[in-house]
Amino acid sequence: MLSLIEAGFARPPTLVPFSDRLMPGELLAIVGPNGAGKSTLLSLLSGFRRPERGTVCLDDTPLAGWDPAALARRRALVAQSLTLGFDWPVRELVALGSEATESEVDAVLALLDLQALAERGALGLSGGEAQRVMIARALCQLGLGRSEQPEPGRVLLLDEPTSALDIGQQQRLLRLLRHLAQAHRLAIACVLHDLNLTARYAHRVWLLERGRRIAAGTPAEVLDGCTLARVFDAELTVGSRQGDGSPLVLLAP
Ligand SMILES: Nc1ncnc2c1ncn2[C@@H]1O[C@H](COP(=O)(O)OP(=O)(O)OP(=O)(O)O)[C@@H](O)[C@H]1O
Repeated sequence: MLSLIEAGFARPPTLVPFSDRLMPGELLAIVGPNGAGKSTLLSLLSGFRRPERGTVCLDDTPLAGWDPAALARRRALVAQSLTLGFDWPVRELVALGSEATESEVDAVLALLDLQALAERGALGLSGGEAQRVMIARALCQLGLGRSEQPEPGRVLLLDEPTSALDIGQQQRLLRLLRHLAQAHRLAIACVLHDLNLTARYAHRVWLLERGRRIAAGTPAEVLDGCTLARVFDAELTVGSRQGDGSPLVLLAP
């Protein structure tokens, strides 16, 4: 279990300290306008930046106290962009840094529908293909390709994983993440700009504004029309989706 205990940053980029947990089995969406602090929060949750206030613990141990190799098996971060100094074949890139066998890599490639690209060089991939490869690599790092149940209590953090994906790929990815969270008791936190994807697939939402988490709860609780219009400085209405009643955000013309 990943816990924030009054954790935040006093110096820019600032993050007002707060406490909460990433729950196993849950897909959490982190939303907010540009510059609100979403990536900053992911750097805190992942341990890439140490909090200047409070603590972030995995189980009961602060992230800084974890052995790096053990931590890498328990939490993975998918950053916004892929920077490569070498044209790795996709298969090797996905396995990089993990001890995954060939069949485990194949299983992860199949989850992201990447088998046809396995032998291709990563530098030649389209933006959306590269994004899926980065996600596959994180899943491999967490042991998701293994047939036996991998270590419990793993955490997957993704920064705008749908930004380069077409709508079909967005749907498949969000369905996959939701399935993985529930089937493998993974805790997943995902920065999303698309509030309708958030409403449709997230179990819980954190809304950030100017370095402060201002709301947390189910999509129906957080995605309130007045709040969203103010925070995003946008003309919009929030309706209710036929069927499941989840929020539906509509921009005014
Ligand atoms: N090293 C830094 N020093 C000072 N300010 C920074 C630094 N890095 C980021 N910031 C600022 O902190 C704020 C939060 O940045 P962050 O990248 O977390 O926002 P975000 O919510 O992820 O935005 P976006 O939706 O545009 O990706 C921004 O205003 C950014 O300009």
